[in-house]
Amino acid sequence: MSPHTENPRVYDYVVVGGGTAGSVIAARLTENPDVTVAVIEGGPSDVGRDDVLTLRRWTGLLGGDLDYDYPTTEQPRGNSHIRHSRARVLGGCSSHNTLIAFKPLPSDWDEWEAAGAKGWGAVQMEAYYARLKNNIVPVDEKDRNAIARDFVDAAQAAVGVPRVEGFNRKPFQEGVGFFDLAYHPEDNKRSSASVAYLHPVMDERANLEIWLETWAYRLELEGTRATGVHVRTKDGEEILVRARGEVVLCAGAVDTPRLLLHSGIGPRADLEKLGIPVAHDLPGVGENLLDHPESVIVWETHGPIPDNSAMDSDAGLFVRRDPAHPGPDLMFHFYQIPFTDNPERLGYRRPEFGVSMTPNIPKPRSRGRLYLTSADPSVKPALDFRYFTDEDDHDGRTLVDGIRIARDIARTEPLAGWLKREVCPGPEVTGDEELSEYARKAAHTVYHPAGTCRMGAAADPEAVVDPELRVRGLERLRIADASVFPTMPAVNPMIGVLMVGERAVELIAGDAR
Ligand SMILES: Cc1cc2nc3c(=O)[nH]c(=O)nc-3n(C[C@H](O)[C@H](O)[C@H](O)COP(=O)(O)OP(=O)(O)OC[C@H]3O[C@@H](n4cnc5c(N)ncnc54)[C@H](O)[C@@H]3O)c2cc1C
Repeated sequence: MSPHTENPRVYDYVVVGGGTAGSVIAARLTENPDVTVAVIEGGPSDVGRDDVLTLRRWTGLLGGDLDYDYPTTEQPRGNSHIRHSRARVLGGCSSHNTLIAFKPLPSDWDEWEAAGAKGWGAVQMEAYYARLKNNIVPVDEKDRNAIARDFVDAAQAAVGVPRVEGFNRKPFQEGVGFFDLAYHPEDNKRSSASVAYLHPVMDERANLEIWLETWAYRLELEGTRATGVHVRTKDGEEILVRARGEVVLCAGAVDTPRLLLHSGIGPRADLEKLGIPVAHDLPGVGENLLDHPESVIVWETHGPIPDNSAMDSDAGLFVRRDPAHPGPDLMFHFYQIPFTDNPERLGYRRPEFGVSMTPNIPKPRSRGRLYLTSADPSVKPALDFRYFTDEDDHDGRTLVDGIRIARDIARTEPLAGWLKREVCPGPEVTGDEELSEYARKAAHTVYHPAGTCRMGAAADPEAVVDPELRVRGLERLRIADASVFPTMPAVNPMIGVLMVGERAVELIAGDAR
């Protein structure tokens, strides 16, 4: 017997991942002083870290030492060079991201319910939004850059969509405006999951222990029951952290299925091929890999742009091309910087001053897959998004439409006066096929992987969790993070993840009672 199994640490709940959903769950469960919780977090604390807590410094975190930085597999119809940033720090991706805050649309939740997630419809989910502790406010007046304001005016005129002030006030199908953000405008500090939920309580609650820089590499199962998590601390010590009540996985859409697979929970044939002993054959683990892919169109401006901003992408546009579609079917972020990382690989050059529009696909139809390539838990999993592989090319066509609409906006005042020339794809690129080729090869991710442990009806053999978020066929093991999304919301997903966290707390507490 190894030393750690002689003296395991025991808590009521072990939460794996102190990220977006994990922070909510840990803070809420420990409101009851009789409940003990351990959070196993792979990264360090965000407390006192200006580089993390200052929202506008977000690009500095990409690819750095607080980023797990996952590659994609070869994408024959897309961009094989995309790096998926996933945060390795308390607060998870809410400590890394741009904190654009959209309550999922009613049609998004209703789609989940129709996909078998009973009890997750729009009417039931509304209450969880009201519970969120994050400071969700519109981009502050002082942060509204002149060129972003002119983008809003030009988009309204060119596309004929309503101007929206407060996207979360009521459901919308189209519109342009400044976003709501989870931030504190007075000092540009994040209102991430960790800031809003953990910082106020983490030093005070004796019943909450956060294990920082500690990696969960395997679940401990006794028969069909999850009883703990094997972790490796920063110092390399291996410890079994036991749960009297439940283990709750909140490691995100990449690392939750990765941990399940390394614990022998997943598609039998895949596990056997790698020599991982099968603990529970669950075919859906790693399937249904979703994302919001985007492309980019960049303009050089006549000169420098005023410097004020919340995080350099403060406004956006939603379009509904198909009037029968329940909600928007094309979205744009407007960047007041020239976002040329991917186009540069295709030979384009970054202008000194410029702006970008990034059309994305709110409801992508391509579905990918995450799988292991090694039984070694330290080897990153393979992420095959199968970008732009849907049968009728809905995804590729959406980006082509996006570039055309972006050009219409750029031709319209008051934005037109700022713009000197289109840098990429360039005005000479006009045909459907050429535009599609550019859009797919210069594609990027909006950093929204989801769906790899999707929720579904208890009898659905491809579902990984049931509508109570319990892993099918196992006991005392739940998942609550972006991996449970059955389908992608049309909007940026972080608020949806926080709401999953709030609902998970209720489900866990309900079962404990
Ligand atoms: C650059 C970027 C910009 C984005 N912008 C926005 C935006 O503006 N608006 C929006 O709505 N969404 C945005 N997103 C997406 C959004 O942030 C994520 O969908 C959401 O935060 C995911 O939450 P989660 O709880 O599923 O996972 P995470 O928040 O990633 O949490 C997972 C946590 O688990 C930890 N962990 C993982 N594996 C292990 C392990 N084995 N052991 C221990 N700990 C582990 C990680 O360190 C992390 O803290 C963005 C994402 C990124 C990366």
